[in-house]
Amino acid sequence: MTSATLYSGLFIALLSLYAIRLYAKKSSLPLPPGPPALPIIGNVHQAPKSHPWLQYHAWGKTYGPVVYLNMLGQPVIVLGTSTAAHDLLAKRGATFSDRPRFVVAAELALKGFHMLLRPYDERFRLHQKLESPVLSVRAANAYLPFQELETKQLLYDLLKNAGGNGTNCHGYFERTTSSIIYALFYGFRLKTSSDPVLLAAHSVNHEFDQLAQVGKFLVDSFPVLDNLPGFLAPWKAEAEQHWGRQRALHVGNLQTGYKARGWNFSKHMRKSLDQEAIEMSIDELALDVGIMADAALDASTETLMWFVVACITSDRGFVITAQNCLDSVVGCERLPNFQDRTKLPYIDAIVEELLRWRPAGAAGVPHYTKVESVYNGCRIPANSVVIPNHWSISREEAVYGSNVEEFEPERWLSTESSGGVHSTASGLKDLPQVGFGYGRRICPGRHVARNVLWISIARLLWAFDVEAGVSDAGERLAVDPMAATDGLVTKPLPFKAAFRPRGKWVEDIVMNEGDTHGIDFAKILERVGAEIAPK
Ligand code: HEM
Repeated sequence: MTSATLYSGLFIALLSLYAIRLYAKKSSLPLPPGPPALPIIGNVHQAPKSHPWLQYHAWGKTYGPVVYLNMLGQPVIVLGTSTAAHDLLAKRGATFSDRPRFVVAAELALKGFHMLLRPYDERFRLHQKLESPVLSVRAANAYLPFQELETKQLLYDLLKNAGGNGTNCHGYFERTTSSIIYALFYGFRLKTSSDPVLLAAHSVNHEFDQLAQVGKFLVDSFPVLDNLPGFLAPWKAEAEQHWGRQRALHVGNLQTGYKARGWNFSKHMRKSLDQEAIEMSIDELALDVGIMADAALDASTETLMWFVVACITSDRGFVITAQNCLDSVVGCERLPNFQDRTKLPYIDAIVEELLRWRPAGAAGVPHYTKVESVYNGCRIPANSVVIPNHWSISREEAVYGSNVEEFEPERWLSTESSGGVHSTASGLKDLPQVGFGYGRRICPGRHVARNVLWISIARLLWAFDVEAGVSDAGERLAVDPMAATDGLVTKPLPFKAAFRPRGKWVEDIVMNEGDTHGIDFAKILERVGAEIAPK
């Protein structure tokens, strides 16, 4: 058979599949509203080329909280309010917790082991069960001493290296968040953001992002093409090469974790498998731990970068309020720590406002449903991709007030705690929290993430007057608070910032106790292990 005959045969098969899909028996209910579609291609010609959350938001304003798009026969549902996201993705979690298929990136290149892209099946639930003891609220609390140690180091690094002029703070934030993750996951810390392990992870992730690009491989839209032999399917060899690199990175890190001193996730999860006599290959376990680590890195670092951008908005009003709170609760003789948290709801309000104002995954992570459902009198077709558009959800005026574009932590505070200093844990209003997704696929690392954001922000505000948009020579440079990268994680465009110590007392305390690399951190990890061991 020639390749021309093969391709024409396939083309006819695809057209028939499309026709079957189109005319298959459907309920008579209407689809949700959406922009007018063309025959066959649907809304493909209107698909946003970049920053899709902005176009989804504009469509939401015209068509309402549930928007229907037809992408070449693929139904896509965009959710624009927290009610719709909760109703479908959380309350109907049994149905709406799958992921769209990525044949090349997830199935061929990652052998189905990518936690974020795994289908919602029994094996996925086994991985969730395995991860949950190390990511629970209780476990996250056990990691607090380690997060205090690493953020002390962050202040020291900034004070020692940044000076009063503009510096590229991204590397310092990235070192902090990555070192916390690698220590907990694999038992080693990082001294700088150019550590070879982190650079290797960046390089593998960059390559994976290319493979996962929507529209890059025809086989992702028409999985039937995966039956072609290798010489007609060049993506197979590309995927196999990528698998070699993913495997080397994650299995290498897992083995480092096994050998490291002290407790860590790798050892804990291996032990759980042994205790429960669960069969799992080293590749599958290494990919679980490794992809979880990858998922943890960028979003926390970029949320801290957005915090620095926020510091130049609202005439810095929130900075002054936060520093007044910190001065009154903590004073000038020690660093803020987690024990201060119940008295500092204003810092929690800053964290929630950051996640709302600039959700690190602005377009959310797509879910998928294999079965047809009905919502608000409309039909959600089987095999729909369902996108919780964080950008719209975080801008609901009926929920957050009319000034949604402003960075205003006060919107999270109850009247009782509006002074920002509070003596109980009930400091925040019951507004819907945004940024970590929904239902059974909600981010399992959210407790760890919120804690690292809290302690980093409390300490940065206690120590420094932070100013984004400052050159090496100290001149003011404009930073556009709306300018962001495209992609799964939404990052501010590169800028430099100044970190000016608020007083001599900052330098005394930070220079005295901030260099932590000589500390035996394996002992801290041992204590963590003892705390989260099953009682
Ligand atoms: C500010 C920091 C973070 C943000 C904004 C964030 C956000 C998200 C979002 C939006 C999702 C998809 C949820 C959905 O599909 O509905 C997700 C999934 C995930 N996150 Fe996070 N995340 C953060 C930090 C972390 C950390 C620290 C960890 C681990 C320690 C982590 C591990 C994961 C994993 C394993 C998934 C996949 C869950 C699944 O598909 O079932 N994340 N995250």
